[in-house]
Amino acid sequence: MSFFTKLKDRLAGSSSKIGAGLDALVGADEPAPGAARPGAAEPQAPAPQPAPQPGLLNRILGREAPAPARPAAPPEPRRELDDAMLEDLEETLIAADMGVDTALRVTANIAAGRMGRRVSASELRGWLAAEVARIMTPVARPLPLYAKKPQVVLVVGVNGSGKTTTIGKLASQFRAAGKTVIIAAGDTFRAAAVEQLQVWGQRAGVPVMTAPEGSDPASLAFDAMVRAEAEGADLLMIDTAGRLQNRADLMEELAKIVRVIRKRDPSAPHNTLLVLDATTGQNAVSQVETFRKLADVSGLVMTKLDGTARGGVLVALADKFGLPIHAIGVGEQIDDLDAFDADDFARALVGA
Ligand SMILES: Nc1nc2c(ncn2[C@@H]2O[C@H](COP(=O)(O)OP(=O)(O)OP(=O)(O)O)[C@@H](O)[C@H]2O)c(=O)[nH]1
Repeated sequence: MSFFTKLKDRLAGSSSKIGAGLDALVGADEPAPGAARPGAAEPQAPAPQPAPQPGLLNRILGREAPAPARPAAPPEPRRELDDAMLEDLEETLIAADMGVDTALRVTANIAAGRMGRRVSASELRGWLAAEVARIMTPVARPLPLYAKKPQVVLVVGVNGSGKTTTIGKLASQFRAAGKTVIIAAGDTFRAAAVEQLQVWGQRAGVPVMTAPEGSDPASLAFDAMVRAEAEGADLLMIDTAGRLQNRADLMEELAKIVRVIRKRDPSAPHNTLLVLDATTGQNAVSQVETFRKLADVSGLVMTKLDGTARGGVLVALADKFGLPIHAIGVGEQIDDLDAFDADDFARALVGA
């Protein structure tokens, strides 16, 4: 299955919410003649027609009989694009977690030059997909790879956002691309997080460096740097704790990791990835604000876009912060994480 097909499938929670919202706001005006209204009695299905028999010549030549003509689809309902409709559109986008500012901007752009026109839900879907793609295109950038060895990738984010899984998936994809990778299990306070990383490391064929429970993550990061340099590893991925409850401690912990790895390489870390969980909706916006204060975030990965109706939050993040979005996750398997593609995402999000 291509990643786009999977994305479309798994973003169904978000796209059906947006799709249903657009259908409802257009259908709220007046139905087109012959179009079914929600709640109205189903029209009688036409009696089945007997299949036409192929003629003698067609039978001799082995041709198929011509397909029976399909009954024409009823015309789509349309509604005049006016202020009331724009308000409904804004509400639909806000309900899909796009955030108020982004929803207002997107709505204004869709309205520009189209006020007074009678529009259908599919037209709206197309314009919305184009707007979303326009916002997302500048931030759709794969994780940059540098010639520098080891390239140090620091991975930050709140507990449960999908850091471990993302590191595992990225590590196995880099391995498959012929890169040598080392993982440092820097959340030394949570034995379960370390164990989970070890499982991912085994699956990916990547060594995972660990330290005794409760020990200093910075000293593990330093040892991991030394080993990665000695072995000539291409990438060192460092997991970190995500205890936002004690922000000052976490800030100090992250700053210390950065300080010690800079003793070995002043240009490290080369990437600081913030992993966000799509199911948290607008909360992801405040997580970006917080983590930008704690660390020099260079790019985002959004996980768990499957099984949520809140995928619109990624549009809000792109619009508000302009940080590169490197990858998105749509499931728990290794191949459920892929580079972020703006057009694919836009079409999948609105069901276009
Ligand atoms: N459905 C779905 N689940 C995911 C995805 N990414 C991660 N998960 C699941 O989310 C849960 C948390 O992921 P972890 O990778 O453990 O998150 P973490 O940030 O490392 O969390 P801690 O280890 O608790 O710090 C796990 O059960 C993962 O399998 C995704 O894209 N889709």
